[in-house]
Amino acid sequence: MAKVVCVLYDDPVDGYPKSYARDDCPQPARYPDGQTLPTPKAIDFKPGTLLGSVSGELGLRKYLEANGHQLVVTSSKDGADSVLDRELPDAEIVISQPFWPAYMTAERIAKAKKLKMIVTAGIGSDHTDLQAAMERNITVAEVTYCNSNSVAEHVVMSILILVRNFIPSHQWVLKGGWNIADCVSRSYDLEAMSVGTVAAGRIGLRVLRLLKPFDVKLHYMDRHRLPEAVEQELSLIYHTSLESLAKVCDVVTLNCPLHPETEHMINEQTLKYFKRGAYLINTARGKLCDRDAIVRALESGHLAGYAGDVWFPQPPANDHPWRTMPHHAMTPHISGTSLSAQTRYAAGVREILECYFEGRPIRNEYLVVQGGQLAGVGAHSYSKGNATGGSEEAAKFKKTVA
Ligand SMILES: NC(=O)C1=CN([C@@H]2O[C@H](COP(=O)(O)OP(=O)(O)OC[C@H]3O[C@@H](n4cnc5c(N)ncnc54)[C@H](O)[C@@H]3O)[C@@H](O)[C@H]2O)C=CC1
Repeated sequence: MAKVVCVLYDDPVDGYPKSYARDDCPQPARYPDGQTLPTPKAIDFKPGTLLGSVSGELGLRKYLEANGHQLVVTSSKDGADSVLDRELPDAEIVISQPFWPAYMTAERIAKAKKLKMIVTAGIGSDHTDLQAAMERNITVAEVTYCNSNSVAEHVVMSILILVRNFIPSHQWVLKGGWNIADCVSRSYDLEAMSVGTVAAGRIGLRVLRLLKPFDVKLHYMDRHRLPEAVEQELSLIYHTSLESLAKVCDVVTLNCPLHPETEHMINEQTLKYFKRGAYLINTARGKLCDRDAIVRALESGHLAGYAGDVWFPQPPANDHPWRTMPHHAMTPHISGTSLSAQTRYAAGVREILECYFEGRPIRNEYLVVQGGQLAGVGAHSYSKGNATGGSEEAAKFKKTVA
């Protein structure tokens, strides 16, 4: 019997939904590169329901209990008296979502003597100290591709929201007023701008494809260059450095994982490469950016806007400066947890668990760490080391606002 600890975000403030806005939740047949959607033997949830909050339990309880395992579900994840810390000593598997990450630091991994696997229900396993997982021979897996396109949609939305100055204009409507000049004095067309993505993996490439019809000039950098045919199809300009990309782009979108190579890649120094009035979109990870350097760049007008949904740590402190900095279009971390995406990653977690318990190999594309080293997609996209430093600050968040 295995103990599975699953850390999920809280239910909605009005309780777990009894009904939904739509009756169905359309899904693609396959991902764009041909990868199949998750293939568990069965699922015990209705697609399109809220699975990522504590009452949704990722649809796992029936399956785990029928196989004699124990499932502990909690949203209590930060601070020494958290339920997560209490349950860790005999946990075999820990599951969490990046939206409400269980920070699996070296200290926690040391405490979890029986831990064999850490699963990210989503994409992005930087909340786990990958170095410590490698040293303890713990498998780390994520549900590759499950929400890459969901995030790409959020990126395109965020670019338009900033460039068109949507939020201040919407606020004029809410406050009962009507001042066109006020709305448009920061509003531009995206058409003809230069847009660059830092990383052109599953999300970055999708963003480039979605933006192509806007008649923008498309730029990218990545440690792996795209095939020539793709570069030609999308008329892409490849850059070998952030400096060369940022110098020519009006909009920069970050789509690389957080790992020691990319931590704080946007900082006081690298922001100097950006054009005055550039927009920066970050739906990848909060810690790719130096928090205070972003605030200063917005306050001085060097950046015209910043948008995204990722913060560090998560949840961010109630007085985190990104909540109140000028010209931002931030949301809590939601882009990859639409009901559509939850359906896919809950099924993907079930597939990973079935493989684990039945002694079958976990798909290579889901692996981040295995056998004491980076593996599968992890070897392609991450670097060794640890990016969880400072995550204990998440304990400072207080649920003061309903
Ligand atoms: N906001 C959200 O809800 C979500 C955010 N994400 C974030 O987006 C990231 C990317 O996701 P995918 O595109 O699906 O992953 P992916 O693995 O397909 O792509 C990552 C790309 O980053 C590149 N890369 C890695 N290190 C780099 C570096 N130092 N410089 C330049 N390029 C580098 C890799 O070569 C790869 O092409 C995730 O790791 C995660 O942090 C992912 C899903 C949901």
